[in-house]
Amino acid sequence: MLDQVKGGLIVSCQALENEPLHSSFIMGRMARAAAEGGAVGIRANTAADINEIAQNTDLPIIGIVKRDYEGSPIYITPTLREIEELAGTGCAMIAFDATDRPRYQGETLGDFFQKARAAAPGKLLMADIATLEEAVRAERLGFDCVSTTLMGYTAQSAGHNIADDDFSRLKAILAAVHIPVIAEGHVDTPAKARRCIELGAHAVVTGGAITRPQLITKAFTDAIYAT
Ligand SMILES: CC(=O)N[C@H](C=O)[C@@H](O)[C@H](O)[C@H](O)COP(=O)(O)O
Repeated sequence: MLDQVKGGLIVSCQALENEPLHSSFIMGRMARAAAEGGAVGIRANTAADINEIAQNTDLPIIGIVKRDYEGSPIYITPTLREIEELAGTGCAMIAFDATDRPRYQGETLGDFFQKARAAAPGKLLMADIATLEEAVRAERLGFDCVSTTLMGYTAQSAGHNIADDDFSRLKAILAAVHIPVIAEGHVDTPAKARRCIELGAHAVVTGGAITRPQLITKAFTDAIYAT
């Protein structure tokens, strides 16, 4: 799967319960549109959406399940329950939070990684990270790739954007780890996506700028009404 997506665009097709496009049917059609536009892969949330997307495209899917748990800020595939839900789908890769934040019931990332490997045989494992240190640790633990998904979304990385200073944080991660690095999060223009690939990112994941029309609309209205 990693060979298949090399140098290309993966489109994240997600709409949570509180979003206007929340619907597996719509995510399936979003994935079909992404395929028509030349995407090489899809990132999707929940087994239901993944199954629908698999009916609509042959593209490899990165699966996640977002779920909140009491006492932990981690919500991207946080426990074994979500890994098991994804193991039962046709997704090629499972992504989960690999940040340095407290996990549900105090579990360590290392322990969770081992359990995930055992519970999802045949699936690649992607580390969703926010910092350079987390990327290095993910490689050491044995993840198949890292993705910069959570950069800017954790206390440690607050205010960071992958594109800052000509992608300096992405460059530092690329220089430090040897497993494939996927550029994800705030890659919201074609020019940024191209730059990530030029710098050596294995692939780019773009979500909101393609599949969240409420955000796309807001960019237009903000510009029109700016004072
Ligand atoms: C932080 C978080 O929960 N990110 C999620 C991860 O799956 C998605 O909501 C994002 O859309 C995805 O990472 C792509 O990023 P962007 O939408 O910025 O292109």
